[in-house]
Amino acid sequence: MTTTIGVLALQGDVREHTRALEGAGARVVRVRRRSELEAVDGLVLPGGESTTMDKLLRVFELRDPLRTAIAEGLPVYGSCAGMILLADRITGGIEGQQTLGGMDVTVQRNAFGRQVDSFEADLAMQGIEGGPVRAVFIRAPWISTAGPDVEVLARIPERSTDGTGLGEAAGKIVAARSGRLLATAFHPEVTGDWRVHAQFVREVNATRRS
Ligand SMILES: NC(=O)CC[C@H](N)C(=O)O
Repeated sequence: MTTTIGVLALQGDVREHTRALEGAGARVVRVRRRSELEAVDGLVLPGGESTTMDKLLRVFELRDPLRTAIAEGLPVYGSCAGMILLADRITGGIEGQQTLGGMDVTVQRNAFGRQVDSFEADLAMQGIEGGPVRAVFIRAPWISTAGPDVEVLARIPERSTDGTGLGEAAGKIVAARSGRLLATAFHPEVTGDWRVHAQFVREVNATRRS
């Protein structure tokens, strides 16, 4: 059977992730209910607004089932707001904001200052063959601390593609893996390059629940 990957469809760029996953050869379903979550082999947490997703996860009664699924080893890929949701710890969140957790990292929300609020950079990403990934950052977080079991996959380079220096952001962690969890601070789903999604689909295939 074809691998089925869910995209959490409460808020955010669900359509872009759906297209990227289909481009990478997966069957994709939208997940808004517990029964839909139970039917997927892997899940994408899209980019968007982590505070809204946090609220909606509770309204839709998905927060606890999703935390359980993560603890039981469901492969999950989170981009940007999705990365925030996967982090065990958050700084710069709004009052009462919670994450799902699972990845032993601290994310700094809206980490880039106003000057480089949104930008693009070419970065080398571990495990992604064929040259650098064009990384689109939109009011993105970065990972400020990572525990020993977290594999760093990419860091911010010195300059963005338009030559702007990235100052104190340079060297910050923006892609990581821990167990079956994958996170990027940027949005490969908007670039037309599906290599990151294809890598996630391969990982889901390799760990598929029988
Ligand atoms: N592009 C994004 O997903 C932005 C994330 C957003 N700043 C948040 O905190 O949720």
